Amino acid sequence: MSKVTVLSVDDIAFLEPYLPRSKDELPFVTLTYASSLDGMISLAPGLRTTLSGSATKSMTHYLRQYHDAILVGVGTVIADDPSLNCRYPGADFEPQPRPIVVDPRARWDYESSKLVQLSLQGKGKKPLLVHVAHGVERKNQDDGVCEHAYLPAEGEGPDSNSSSLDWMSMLMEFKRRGMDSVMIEGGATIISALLRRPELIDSVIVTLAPTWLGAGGVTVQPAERHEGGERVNAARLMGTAWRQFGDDAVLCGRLGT
Ligand SMILES: NC(=O)C1=CN([C@@H]2O[C@H](COP(=O)(O)OP(=O)(O)OC[C@H]3O[C@@H](n4cnc5c(N)ncnc54)[C@H](O)[C@@H]3O)[C@@H](O)[C@H]2O)C=CC1
Ligand SMILES: Nc1nc(O)c(N)c(N[C@@H]2O[C@H](COP(=O)(O)O)[C@@H](O)[C@H]2O)n1
Repeated sequence: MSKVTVLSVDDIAFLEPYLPRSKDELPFVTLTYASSLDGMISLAPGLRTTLSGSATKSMTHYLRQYHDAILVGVGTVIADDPSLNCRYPGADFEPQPRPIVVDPRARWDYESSKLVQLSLQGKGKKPLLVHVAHGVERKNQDDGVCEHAYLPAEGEGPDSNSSSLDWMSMLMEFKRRGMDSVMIEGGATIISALLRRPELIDSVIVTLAPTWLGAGGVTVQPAERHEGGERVNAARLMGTAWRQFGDDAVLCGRLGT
């Protein structure tokens, strides 16, 4: 496993314009992930896949220390059993981001997960799990190892069967809980959905690894978009900047609306 090392002064200067700034109503949202040249983020559903080299891994940990929270979907915690803490040299407990898992139907069995173990050992903050308000068995808001937030599903009445949570409501809830910045790391479903909500995303930082994962991989692909009856690009980065980190390229920008 590669070591997380300190970034160069030039790497840090490159990232600076994309770091969180204070916002009033909503948290600052950074969307960041590592992609192959064929637009994939893992070899197959459910398979943890390393795409970032040691320099871009260090970059991810550098970014984590500037965020109050790291958000992933339930597909990612089940596939990866991640740590989601900040291992950048010098990072202590206080810069640790809080892990957030979007798990609408409470299907993640988290008791023996790394996230819970790290939090119990004082090496990470207590995870926050986000569920739909109706149709799931409710736990205490704090069950000792995780906190649980129950939010109305989109288009919800008490009889609704929807599992879809509204991103604006989730972000407002995070802000209400004191989180001013959220780093969204994946997986494919979460990233693809957010690429269609450009107004909610403040920074995008994508690592491009010089490899093709091949057929059957998990692809980032936002839903198609139409304007005036015509098919148009689904999403686009503006104000882009590139830099090489080891063998990888890092592309930063902001989503156009
Ligand atoms: N290369 C990279 O940077 C990363 C790769 N990954 C990979 O991605 C793969 C996992 O991707 P996915 O299976 O797509 O899982 P995912 O992590 O995107 O989670 C998908 C699930 O999240 C929930 N969800 C998402 N949006 C929701 C919403 N608006 N409302 C309610 N629930 C919502 C749903 O239950 C959905 O099934 C894994 O193989 C993992 O290794 C994950 C993160 C980063
Ligand atoms: N930036 C990046 N590069 C990769 O190659 C990856 N596979 C990921 N995955 C994301 O990072 C999480 C793992 O974090 P820990 O090292 O366990 O703290 C994983 O769950 C994905 O969110 N990211």
